[in-house]
Amino acid sequence: MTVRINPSILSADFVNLQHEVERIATADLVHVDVMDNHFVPNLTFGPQMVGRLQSVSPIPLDVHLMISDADRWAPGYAELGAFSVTFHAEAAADVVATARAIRDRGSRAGIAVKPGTPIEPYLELLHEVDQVLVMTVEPGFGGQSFMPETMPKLRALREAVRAHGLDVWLQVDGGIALDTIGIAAEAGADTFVAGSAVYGRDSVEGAIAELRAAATAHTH
Ligand SMILES: O=C(CO)[C@H](O)[C@H](O)COP(=O)(O)O
Repeated sequence: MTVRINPSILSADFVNLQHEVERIATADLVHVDVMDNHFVPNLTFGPQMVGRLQSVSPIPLDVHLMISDADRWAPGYAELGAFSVTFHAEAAADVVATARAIRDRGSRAGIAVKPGTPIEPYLELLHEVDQVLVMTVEPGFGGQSFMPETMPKLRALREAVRAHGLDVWLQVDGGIALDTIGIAAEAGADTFVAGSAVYGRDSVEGAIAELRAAATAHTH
């Protein structure tokens, strides 16, 4: 299984974002957290900033929308050319229609679930998406502790993906670091978002390499 490490720029220096994305060129994708101060109690940036990042980033953008009314806004991020656009299932009135709108515009479509949201209703929709993001903290802020109680959702997802022979990436986000990434890999994750565990280190390249090795050692 291919392991992907996606550093989250939520933990980067916001006044030097071009430099901050250039520093993580050895990663797979740059994870871009869009927050609206409504779906989550934090505010980051919107389409203008994502469009600019898209034009300067050495690696593709993995956009994570933590915004209300995802049906309305998600397709626009795909139109910007983002590699993937993930929206929260809790914030969408029609998950399938929104995923299709993202795919129709050429991006990979992802759905995300908060720690308290059951995954069962979405297991039968996996053919409609390219990736599923299991939040391993309450969305909104970096630097929180990994929630191991979310791991049964990954196991259920991995089992469903295997059973149906699908190529759906399983992503985790929140508290991913050297001491937790193996737990998530063991449970079935293949794509790992890490904010403070990358940008909190002096050597971001070293952090990416170590996280990749730790995840690979636990992937089966
Ligand atoms: O989506 C997020 C928060 O909602 C961030 O991507 C996540 O918290 C990354 O930060 P860290 O790795 O420090 O937990």
